[in-house]
Amino acid sequence: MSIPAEAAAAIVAAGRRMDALGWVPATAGNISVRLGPDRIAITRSGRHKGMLEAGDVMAVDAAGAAIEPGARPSYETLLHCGIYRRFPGAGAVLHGHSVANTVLSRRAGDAIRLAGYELLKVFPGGPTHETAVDLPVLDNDQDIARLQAALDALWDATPEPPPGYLIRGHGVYVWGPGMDAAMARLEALEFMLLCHLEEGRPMR
Ligand SMILES: CSCCC(=O)C(=O)COP(=O)(O)O
Ligand SMILES: [Zn+2]
Repeated sequence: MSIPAEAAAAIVAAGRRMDALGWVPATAGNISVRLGPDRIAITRSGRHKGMLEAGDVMAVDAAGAAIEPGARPSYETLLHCGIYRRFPGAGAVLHGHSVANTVLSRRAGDAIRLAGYELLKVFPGGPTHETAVDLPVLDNDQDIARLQAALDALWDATPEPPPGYLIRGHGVYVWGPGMDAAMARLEALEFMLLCHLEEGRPMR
């Protein structure tokens, strides 16, 4: 299946931006866009996200199976599928490995409370800088299906989960209705995490 040019271009541009910001070292990170009810465009596994070309983007179905026989999507494809399945409004998903999200997730308990930041306004639901967002932190797991099951259990128990989560010692997942919104949320989140890190704040 050929990927619509604008979807591939959005993924390539997002990879370059995340790389420029130092959030996707080596071949870390993965990026996707929802193409339709049963189609997702996602980065192939093992590609450097700062050097992506349109051919580094491939299609999978809603269960994460490659449309093109033999093609190898991101190892973490099931986490993207889990987001699109749970949140019908999600149109793009970004995953990165920044220093801030890695260090803070290693220190944290099961959530990091972000409170009092002006940039919380970038998150949905109209929070003001006076509200708080509890960003979930899940233990890392190489069994991605099991990790997604832990996320589904968490989301089942959380009425309005924020559009992101951390995986301990690994990285962040953030989503939005489209790539621009997902990137804005990622940038806001990384900024707040960096502030947390600079302040040396205790974790929840
Ligand atoms: C070299 S980073 C280890 C794998 C990972 O966490 C990641 O984000 C990239 O995996 P992918 O299969 O999407 O390239
Ligand atoms: Zn990763």
